[in-house]
Amino acid sequence: MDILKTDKLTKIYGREENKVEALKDVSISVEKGKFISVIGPSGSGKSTLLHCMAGLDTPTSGKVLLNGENIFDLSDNRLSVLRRRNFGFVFQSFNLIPVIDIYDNITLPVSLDNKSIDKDYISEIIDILGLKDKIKRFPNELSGGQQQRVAIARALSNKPDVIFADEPTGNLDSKTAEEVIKFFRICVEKLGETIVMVTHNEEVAFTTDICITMRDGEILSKRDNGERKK
Ligand SMILES: Nc1ncnc2c1ncn2[C@@H]1O[C@H](COP(=O)(O)OP(=O)(O)OP(=O)(O)O)[C@@H](O)[C@H]1O
Repeated sequence: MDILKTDKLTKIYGREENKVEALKDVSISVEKGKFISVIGPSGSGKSTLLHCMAGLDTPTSGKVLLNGENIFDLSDNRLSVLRRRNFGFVFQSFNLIPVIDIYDNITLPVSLDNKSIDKDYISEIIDILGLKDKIKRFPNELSGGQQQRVAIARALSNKPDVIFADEPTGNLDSKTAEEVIKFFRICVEKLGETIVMVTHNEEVAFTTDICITMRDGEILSKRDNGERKK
């Protein structure tokens, strides 16, 4: 089942001689429960695509359909609620809140939504991400890899439809990067999550289910890695 689709997504920055067509009529579909990577040279439109799909940026034209509904038909308020409830985010620079402990960082999206915390589910994701002995610590007491695992747990806390990750291993050494990717994989296998990840790392992209290659604002190829990833 396709959970997310883009329909002729176009994004133009600037005007006249400064005009940049960052996305040109991009139509792709994201199947539920898949780990998808987006690769391509610098400036090919990867981050613009991810930001538009996640409703963080508005396309010049085209649609982003979540479960069949165009997210850009929503008011700004409804869109920000949708982002908080239906999407999870993991960025290159962890973006944890330094003054609250790890448990409160993980549950922040739920608290922001004034919802009660599903303690069993939160314990499960803390367990899956190997963070049980860290929940009373503060972000600056953790290594980069551990902080990124907290960011993944935070992204999972609202049981999102899709997790968007923009260069999540960009600040990590290769061994730690591999470990973080392994945790993303576990989220897909154990929790049935859907992940869309931008990466520069071809080796990392090779381990995902589907690899989308971008060039000059267009999709050059969509490759199913099938059994090769294992
Ligand atoms: N806010 C902006 N204003 C003007 N041009 C922009 C803006 N954001 C991106 N662009 C341009 O749009 C194009 C696509 O940029 P984008 O950041 O999506 O590429 P990318 O593939 O993610 O690159 P990188 O791998 O370097 O992060 C580039 O030519 C970039 O210069």
